[in-house]
Amino acid sequence: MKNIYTHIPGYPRIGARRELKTALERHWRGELTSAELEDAGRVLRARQWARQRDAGLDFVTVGDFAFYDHVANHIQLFGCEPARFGFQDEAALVRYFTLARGRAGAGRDNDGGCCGHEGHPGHDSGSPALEMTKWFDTNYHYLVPELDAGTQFELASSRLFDEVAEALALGHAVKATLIGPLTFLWLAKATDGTPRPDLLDRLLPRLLPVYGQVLARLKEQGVAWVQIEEPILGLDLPQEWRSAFDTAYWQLNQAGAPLLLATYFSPLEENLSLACRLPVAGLHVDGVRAAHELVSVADWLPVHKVLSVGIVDGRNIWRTDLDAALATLAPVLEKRNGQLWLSTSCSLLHVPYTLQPETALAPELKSWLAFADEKLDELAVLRAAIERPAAAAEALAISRAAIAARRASPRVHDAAVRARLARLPADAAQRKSPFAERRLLQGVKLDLPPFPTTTIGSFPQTPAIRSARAACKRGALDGAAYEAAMRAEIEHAIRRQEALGLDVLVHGEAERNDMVEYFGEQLAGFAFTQNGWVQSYGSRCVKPPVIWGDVSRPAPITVEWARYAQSLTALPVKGMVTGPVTILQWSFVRDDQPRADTADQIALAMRDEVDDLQQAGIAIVQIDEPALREGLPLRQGPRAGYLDRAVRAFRLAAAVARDDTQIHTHMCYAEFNDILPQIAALDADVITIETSRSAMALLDAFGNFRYPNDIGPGVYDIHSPRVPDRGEMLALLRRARSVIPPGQLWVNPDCGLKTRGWPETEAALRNMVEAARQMRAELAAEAHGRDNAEAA
Ligand SMILES: Nc1nc2c(c(=O)[nH]1)N[C@@H](CNc1ccc(C(=O)N[C@@H](CCC(=O)N[C@@H](CCC(=O)N[C@@H](CCC(=O)O)C(=O)O)C(=O)O)C(=O)O)cc1)CN2
Ligand code: MET
Ligand SMILES: [Zn+2]
Repeated sequence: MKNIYTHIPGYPRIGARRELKTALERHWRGELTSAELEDAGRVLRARQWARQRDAGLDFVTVGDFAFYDHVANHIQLFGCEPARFGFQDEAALVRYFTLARGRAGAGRDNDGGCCGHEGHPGHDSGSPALEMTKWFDTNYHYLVPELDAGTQFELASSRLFDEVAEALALGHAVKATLIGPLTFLWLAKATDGTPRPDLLDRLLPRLLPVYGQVLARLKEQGVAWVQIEEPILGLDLPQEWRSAFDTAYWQLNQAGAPLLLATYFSPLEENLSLACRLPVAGLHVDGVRAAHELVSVADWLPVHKVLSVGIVDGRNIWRTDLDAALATLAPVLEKRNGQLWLSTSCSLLHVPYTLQPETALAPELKSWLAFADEKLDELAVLRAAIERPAAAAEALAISRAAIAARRASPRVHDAAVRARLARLPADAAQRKSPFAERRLLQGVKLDLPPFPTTTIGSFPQTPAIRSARAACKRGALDGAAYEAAMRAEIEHAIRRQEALGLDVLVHGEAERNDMVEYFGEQLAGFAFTQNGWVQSYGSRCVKPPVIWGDVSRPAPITVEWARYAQSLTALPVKGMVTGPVTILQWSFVRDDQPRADTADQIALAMRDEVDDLQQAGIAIVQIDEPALREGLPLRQGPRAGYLDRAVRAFRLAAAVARDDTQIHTHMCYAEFNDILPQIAALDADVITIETSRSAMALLDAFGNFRYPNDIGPGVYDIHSPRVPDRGEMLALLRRARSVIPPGQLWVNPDCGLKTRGWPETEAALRNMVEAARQMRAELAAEAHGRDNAEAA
């Protein structure tokens, strides 16, 4: 009997050359039929299964593929598409993309969005898409199931079984994967206000029989294993959710399919013994983020059950230190009598495909990395090292040399960066004067009207901009011509903003491929890939930069663009930088020092940029931090420490501003209510914040909390081409005024406009400016009324 098996929880799906993105966007444009799209999916799946088999894995994983999102696949599998879509006899794939992208006439389009979440509920006849939200602490967005007390489930899609049949027909040993019932319900939202415990009470008994049918069918098909993912076991769960696991898994076990319960991203802690005693055939745990629990798990898990250890990091791109991994595994192997499954910590969805086409990476750095395919190879080496050490010796030696080289590399360390951090003055993260004093100075300098209008930074990234950049990369357009093209875009953006009557202008970010990658490309200590795409949602991808060494800023990054934009106009142009926490969160971060230390280094680099911007005559600088909330640890315990360091990093970047330089920040993921004190502690002079998802409910929280500084609640959703009218925005602003003093209020959209087109952008901003003018008129009338009353 074999002792060591290897598998992975999941593989990326967008395609090594983004084939799925291309196919999807062609399908949505009507250039590819459903059948052709299905073919493209089949080709990708066949390729990824072959890759898993060729790498020596014992099972291929089936069910990790999705045309848009795997949670959405489960919505169709369980037959719980929301009634509000009013589906009749549309084909499954048509319904699927309607759930994901909405239906014209209202709402938003999820593939046009920048921040990827819900806008205003439809004001007209169409159907807004399902809300998107972050998958745990990743930059991947899933579609949120909409349930209510009356939801019924039924086995409604054969897609999973078809894919299993496809893999079996190709001769693979199959491990199917499903999101578990508790995690599925946890990720859903109640649309009828049913409290979560009640939703669990009512819906779990209805959902379990459908899981039973799915499992029975998979078993009948002949899958070797069913992986059932319950990552919520890594959260601080309310007691009723913990108890529900016992009942649920007792029932699921009746189907007779061998279940591998999979957890990831977070330690099990108080759920450890629960996870170990559930009636399943095996347990997968995250051996990277919860390495300290491995021995306990090995102890608690009955020996007849399979233990799968995710020892290779699925969330980062560093080559595994195989000696360290083997040392970690040794006591586990001993306790398990040599029987073990080896795996990546989580699905490889969160890392790029392969290093192979990365010809521009420095060879030394490249030898330190492992993307998805290289991680599969690492699993094979680990297995060999345990089973037949002699056969693995050469591979281990290569790996060992790379790890040693990385550890010893002088290029990773920059003494100047460390010295600068070490001798920072005690007040480096503190603005010179309190907000009340700064605001007076800024008021005099900027001379803005009440309810000043502005935007969040980006204007449409038109096909012309993207193709100029692509041409420049190919060498078909020289640097000077590219720069001239971007300057023309900036001038265009400035002129349009002037014509619209906005008060604080932006340069529009035409020159940026992405708000993080762009800075990564120009900071020392960062590397960037040519093809290291990771799915963010639907067809949208990002190329996270790699932070491999101490970070510094060799030269100013945004200053010339900002200076040019300011030279075109008498109105203030807001400088635009990405904050240290967001740059950290949306990059692959070095694992040889605490993340907070890397954040501090980035903060100093951005501090220099902020300083250079103010020296260049830029009076307002925005430091974007949309990922501050996303980086919050999944468990309560480490949250306070994270928030402390995150706030400090932001303040390090911002505090270089003179009193009369106005610092803005921007955040666009809701659920800020629990971190308001920390948002206030950022001490930005102005925060522009996404509010449309919560229809200004967030504002009540800001109002109750008495948020001390200025605030621009987004008055319209940018995820849709729909143009909101003046009245709608006025209603939101009046509502905002009722909870926030008028002197503190700014007027702006929810987020940047890079994924929008110019026509709807201009129309919406025109209405927004009119709404602000109306607010000013009302304010003036009130003041006039007061004067008259006093005179009488
Ligand atoms: N890093 C990051 N994370 C984020 C966000 C964000 O803005 N950045 N926003 C939130 C939502 N996530 C998003 C993620 C991606 C995109 C997005 O638009 N991505 C683009 C790629 C953006 C990019 O890097 N563009 C490059 C490369 C563009 C490209 O693909 N060019 C073509 C060629 C085009 C041509 O020839 O015309 C090619 O290389 O094949 C550029 O502009 O230079 C896409 O997938 O389409 C939007 C939102 C949360 N997380
Ligand atoms: C995801 S937040 C985006 C902020 C950025 N300044 C923009 O306007 O695009
Ligand atoms: Zn935003």
